[in-house]
Amino acid sequence: MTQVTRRTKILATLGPATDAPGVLDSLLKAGVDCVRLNFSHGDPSAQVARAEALREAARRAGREVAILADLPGPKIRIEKFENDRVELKRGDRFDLVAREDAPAGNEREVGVSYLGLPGDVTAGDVLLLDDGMMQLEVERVEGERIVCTVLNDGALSNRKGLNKQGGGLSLGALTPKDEELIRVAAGIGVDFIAVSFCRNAQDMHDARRIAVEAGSHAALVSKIERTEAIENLTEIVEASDVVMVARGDLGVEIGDAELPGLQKKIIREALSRNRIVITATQMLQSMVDSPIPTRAEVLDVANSVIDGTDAVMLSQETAAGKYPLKAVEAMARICLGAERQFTHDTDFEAAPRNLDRADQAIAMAAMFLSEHIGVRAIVAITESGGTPRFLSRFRSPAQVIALSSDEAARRRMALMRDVTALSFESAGMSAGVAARGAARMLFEQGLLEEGDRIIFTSGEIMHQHGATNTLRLLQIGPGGAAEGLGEL
Ligand SMILES: Nc1ncnc2c1ncn2[C@@H]1O[C@H](COP(=O)(O)OP(=O)(O)OP(=O)(O)O)[C@@H](O)[C@H]1O
Ligand SMILES: CC(=O)C(=O)O
Ligand SMILES: [K+]
Ligand SMILES: [Mg+2]
Repeated sequence: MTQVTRRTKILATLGPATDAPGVLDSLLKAGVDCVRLNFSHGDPSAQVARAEALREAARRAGREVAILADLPGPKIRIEKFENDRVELKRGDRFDLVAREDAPAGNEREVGVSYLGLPGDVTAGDVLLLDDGMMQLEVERVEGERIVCTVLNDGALSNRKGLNKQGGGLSLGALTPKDEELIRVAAGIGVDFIAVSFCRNAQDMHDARRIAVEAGSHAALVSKIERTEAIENLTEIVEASDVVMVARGDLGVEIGDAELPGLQKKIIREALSRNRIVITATQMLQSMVDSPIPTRAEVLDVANSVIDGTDAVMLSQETAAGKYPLKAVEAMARICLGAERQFTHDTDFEAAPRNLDRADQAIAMAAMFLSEHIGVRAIVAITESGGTPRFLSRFRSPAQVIALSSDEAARRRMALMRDVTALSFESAGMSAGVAARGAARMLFEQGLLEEGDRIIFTSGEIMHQHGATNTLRLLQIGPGGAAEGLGEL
């Protein structure tokens, strides 16, 4: 029997907590669709090793799992502590030392990565560390030392981020280190590259040029996490394949009160421009230390699904938390629940209007039919994933099965909501032969059963890029033989 599959995709950050034996295997079994390598932390070679471990685990699991490389960007960070972590009390003095060779930190001071920081702050500025979990007020600047007062009780650990309340500290988007890391990411064949703190379309074009020159076909993710990115949202979305609502930095740059509205706006903008969208950061934050999420977290994940996100992301929960598996299981459970409880008719009103591609037109027609005649699935035979992308931009009850012989293309579909990408070789087949062969394969894999109605989309002769121009209605007969659908 066809089982209920989760439609919203899960992206999980790898880190020390997923390096332990067996953890990666358990996360894949629990349904992780794509992993994130955060190049802000650890040595790049550690992330390269994680990519290799992921591929081995995926092979063991018989699954295809995508890899996203997240670039550090110009984020300012504190350096490390002698004992990795300190506890600070409200009213304490705590200094930031902007010096190349600053010693490891303690309860009184810590180094910062950006040597220009003392010139960019003045007395009275509030500095937000660790996405705002720790707040410092600047008292005065003494050369390379910024003397601060701690504003709240809390803990601080190695390499946490630092922002100025109200923004204005961020520098250019692509640092020389990012350029180098794009080449590292290209070298290990990642499927997605995420540009942190992008400001405009040009930042995305620059990243793409460097990636392409390095031989990468990765899809590019713009991380929306600073004021300029909100101002230039439309051009950034147009220049990206995928958009991330990076709530951690966005919340400190713009203020947390603006986040709910911005999340909905970014998701709407991405969908209406046929882009994929990820919602990220602190989704199940309490699960870093606790095996169960708070009610507020459950509601947050479910609300992102209702907002229309393609994928939800886990950060520290899986990278450095105590319960990585439970976090993924909770994510999967909450997404499924939200999808079950909030079904609605396909919103053709919200569908893109200006059709300029045949595959987009076919996708629109397929959606309209699936809504009105009731089908088990829309099966798209595709090389690059173009038609599934258009199909998955609707928030529709229809299930999309994408069949492609191109493994990299299948992995780039890993973040598309509603889409299951499977391997299928159809080179040179006519549309009719390919559709019948695909129907039989899906029947044999238990994804279709006798009596199911399906919509097939494809080109006329398989393996012609961008050539989807046919749509057919079929019904599964005995033994998986597909028949033309006559009576509706
Ligand atoms: N590879 C890693 N090695 C060590 N710690 C990690 C690693 N990845 C994540 N962490 C820990 O988990 C926390 C949250 O992870 P996340 O990937 O969101 O990093 P971040 O620094 O908050 O975000 P970003 O780099 O995207 O701004 C980090 O601050 C760090 O403490
Ligand atoms: C993911 C990320 O970079 C953020 O939320 O800021
Ligand atoms: K990063
Ligand atoms: Mg960020």
